[in-house]
Amino acid sequence: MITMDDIIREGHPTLREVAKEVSLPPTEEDKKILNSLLDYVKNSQDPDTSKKYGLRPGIGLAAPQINVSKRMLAVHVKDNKGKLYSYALFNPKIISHSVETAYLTSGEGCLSVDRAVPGYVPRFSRITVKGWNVDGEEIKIRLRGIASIAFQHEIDHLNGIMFYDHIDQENPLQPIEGAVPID
Ligand SMILES: O=C(O)C[C@@H](Cc1ccccc1)[C@H](O)SCc1ccccc1
Ligand code: NI
Repeated sequence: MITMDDIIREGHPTLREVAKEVSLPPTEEDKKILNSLLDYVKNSQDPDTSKKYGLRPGIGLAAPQINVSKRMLAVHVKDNKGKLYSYALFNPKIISHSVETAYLTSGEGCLSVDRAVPGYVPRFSRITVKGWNVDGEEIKIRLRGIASIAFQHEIDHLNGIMFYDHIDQENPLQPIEGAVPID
């Protein structure tokens, strides 16, 4: 299982690489890695397991964060209506997005960043993502709200982008004009 010891931290060069496409159909090894990403996110949200293994809670994780520079991610999060978004994808791609932008009023954090970085992170409000699941089947998902933000955060990791790259350092806590605040 993945623990915090497996998660690389800012400064590690892999976090700034553009990760490579996964060859499909996936190998057993790539399937194991993809499943382990989703297992981490679920484990990190379980009070007993996260306490027992010292896991920092997360709603997403990307393969580069465990020093695997391949295009794989997992997201496991409920929206404010209680709808669960639980996905583990190979080669995810944003195929369309809203013009409208949004941001978390709490700002963002990252399992690979051991410090608080205040500031609003502009994201697309809604996105449509295409990817391949662990069985190599193509799936297409429309996302909004926290799930949309989480996918964008994780897809950034596949492109060597950290959340704070998006923050306006001159006015980090200036509400983003025209963007929808998400509490
Ligand atoms: O480091 C990661 O990729 C996991 C991130 C994912 C994430 C950060 C900000 C916004 C959306 C997703 C976080 O550690 S998950 C922690 C967290 C928990 C609840 C809400 C937002 C972030
Ligand atoms: Ni992150």
